[in-house]
Amino acid sequence: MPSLEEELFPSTPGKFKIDRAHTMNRHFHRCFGSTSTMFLWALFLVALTASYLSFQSFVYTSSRYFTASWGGIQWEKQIRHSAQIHRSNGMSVLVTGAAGFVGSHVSLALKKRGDGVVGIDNFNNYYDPSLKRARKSLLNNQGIFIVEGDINDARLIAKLFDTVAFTHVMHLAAQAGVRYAMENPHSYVHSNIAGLVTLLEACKSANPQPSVVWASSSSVYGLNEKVPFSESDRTDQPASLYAATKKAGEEITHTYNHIYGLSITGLRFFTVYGPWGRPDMAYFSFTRNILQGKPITVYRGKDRADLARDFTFIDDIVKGCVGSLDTSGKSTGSGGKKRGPAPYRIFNLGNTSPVTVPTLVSLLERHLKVKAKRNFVDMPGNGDVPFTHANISLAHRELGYKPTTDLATGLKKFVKWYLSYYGYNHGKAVN
Ligand SMILES: O=C(O)[C@H]1O[C@H](OP(=O)(O)OP(=O)(O)OC[C@H]2O[C@@H](n3ccc(=O)[nH]c3=O)[C@H](O)[C@@H]2O)[C@H](O)[C@@H](O)[C@@H]1O
Repeated sequence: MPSLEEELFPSTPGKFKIDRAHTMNRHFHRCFGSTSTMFLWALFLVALTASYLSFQSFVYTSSRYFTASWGGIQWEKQIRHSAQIHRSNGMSVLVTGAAGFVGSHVSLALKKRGDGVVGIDNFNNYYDPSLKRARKSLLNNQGIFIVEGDINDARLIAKLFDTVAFTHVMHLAAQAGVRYAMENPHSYVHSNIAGLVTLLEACKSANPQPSVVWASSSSVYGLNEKVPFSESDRTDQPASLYAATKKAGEEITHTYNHIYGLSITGLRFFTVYGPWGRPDMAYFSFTRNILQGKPITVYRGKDRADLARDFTFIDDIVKGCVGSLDTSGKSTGSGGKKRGPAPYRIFNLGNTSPVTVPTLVSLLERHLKVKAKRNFVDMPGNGDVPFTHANISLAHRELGYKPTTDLATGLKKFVKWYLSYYGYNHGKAVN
């Protein structure tokens, strides 16, 4: 016979087992007996619920009072100041993931030309948060304020839109990394799906609605073999959960465009690299290991084929992002209602010149003047794809996107930054 607990809490969430209603009734009568006892019990329960609710609200208010890292007159003043536009026809942009690699570069570029920029970042520890803090100082020095918070915090996002009428949102906050998705799958759902929806909900309700430009990924092409990858190619064979969440993001943004009239531009970035980059990426971790005299693992594909990536330099990506903001077109909705069709666009932002991973290593050796200890390993089945190669003609036509930095030149700039940031001490980087 099922226990009372099993009866009261059905095993399938969201589905109540109606056929058990009779049994529940029986338990209920056994517990509560006569009508007067039932009345007393009901009174007791109402009093209990009321005191529980007031206690909850007390705990919530006081914890907000003691722990809130946002809110208040001074905070709002900083946000408004940071969002101020200093050129004619400029924009005020909310940049999510502003302390991240691409986010910090895009924020600086926008500020430099006179646009208003407010950043938001949760400073999580997926990689060394001190690098994110250093990027934050860089932005602060240019007058850009970064709110410390998560895009899943709907109240915070709503407050930001209440404080500033953002014309654009540059959404770059995400759980990045292809292989880490096997270790921590839920962080991808949290940031790339739940966080995206929370942000879009705020954008759709904002008055006026902003235009949204956001980071998708070259990984949506998954196991495709036809090269170069074009925007119209199939994207239904993701090789990693990361890729699947980015693909989901493309579908989710499409529905917000369709239902609410949000102007949406999705950018499929191809392995972005450069100064202030991400330490989890191969070019960065290879540099660290080569300098420390440690071996590096170089993956190889089927039949020992070299893996290749369409490595794209950060300055080119920034131009693509800014070009997307400039050409995004307006959202049409207001009060959460669509008033007409709005643009929905997707662009590849790559270099359209793939380079193999062993060649990447040789270039690093040349710039670092240190030999690498290569360890060739068969590519594990962990979400990697053998190659990427972008067709960028659409971005060229619509955004004027034209990458100008080849991998050798870009890596030289990266190595120069790396050595100035981490230092160089007899082949051992400080860190
Ligand atoms: O283009 C993209 O969409 C993606 O680009 C990168 O993903 P990935 O291309 O895998 O970049 P890396 O992690 O730097 O790897 C580059 C190449 O080096 C290889 N690799 C990586 C790590 C390693 O230890 N050894 C190694 O040979 C990988 O297999 C891959 O072929 C980013 O990490 C993703 O966040 C981004 O979305």
